[in-house]
Amino acid sequence: MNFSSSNEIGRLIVIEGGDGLGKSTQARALKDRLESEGKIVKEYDFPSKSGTPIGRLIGDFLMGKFGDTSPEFLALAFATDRFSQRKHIKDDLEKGAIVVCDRYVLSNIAFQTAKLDDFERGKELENLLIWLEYGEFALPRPDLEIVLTATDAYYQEGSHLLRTDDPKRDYISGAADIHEGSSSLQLKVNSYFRELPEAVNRKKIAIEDEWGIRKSIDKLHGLIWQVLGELSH
Ligand SMILES: Nc1ncnc2c1ncn2[C@@H]1O[C@H](COP(=O)(O)OP(=O)(O)OP(=O)(O)O)[C@@H](O)[C@H]1O
Ligand SMILES: Cc1cn([C@H]2C[C@H](O)[C@@H](COP(=O)(O)O)O2)c(=O)[nH]c1=O
Repeated sequence: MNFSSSNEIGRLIVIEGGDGLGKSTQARALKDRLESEGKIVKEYDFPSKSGTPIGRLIGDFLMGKFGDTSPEFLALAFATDRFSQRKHIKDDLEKGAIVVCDRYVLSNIAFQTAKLDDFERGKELENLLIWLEYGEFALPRPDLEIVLTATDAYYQEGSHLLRTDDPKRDYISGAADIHEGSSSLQLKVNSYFRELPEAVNRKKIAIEDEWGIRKSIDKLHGLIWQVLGELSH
């Protein structure tokens, strides 16, 4: 893995996108593939699901325990959760590991600004999060953001809610959380990701083919692997 990086030795790869698009599945497949090639890989999943106090607080919010919460203040909780893992991520990168994150800063911007109808307020929140998370908190910047996208129909049909049992969802008791339960939020977030410009280190991958049929797990993994290959040349 030799694509250019702002990180010293390791590489930070982030899988992003709306809820229930297969991010965790792809993060795991990528980790397995990289490990089978002899790489050291560390995986992080945000918000933290390992029972940290801040991860539990966020889980409580997602379960609806706090009712309406201002997007600005909620975004600070997600940012603090990531900050709590910063040292571990930095250490992993310094040791040369490939760090694969299931969600990162972009999720905070996408979900929390999507709740704001006022465009200017959304822009202010986006700028605040970039300043806070990459500036003040000095989180490492991703070397590659893979953004999964879907059609509106995917969310209108509730496909994001169909899932097999996932032990990582224990922090919200496996139930659909308040983000997942809001189809208007999901549609806004999904269109945010769909409209996001691509860049050298940001690639979008549609989870459905041109006929609206969901691509297989292996097919999507192949597309992600191809992106990594293209960046390495
Ligand atoms: N390409 C695919 N085709 C069919 N089912 C899939 C595919 N990818 C993942 N799934 C299934 O969809 C469900 C959601 O997948 P996953 O947990 O990976 O999504 P996610 O984007 O990480 O979800 P969340 O946003 O809630 O964290 C799981 O039951 C998973 O097995
Ligand atoms: C990291 C992060 C996440 N969110 C949102 C995105 C989801 O709706 C939930 C929980 O994430 P999961 O991967 O589905 O468990 O939280 C957010 O708003 N801000 C963030 O930084």
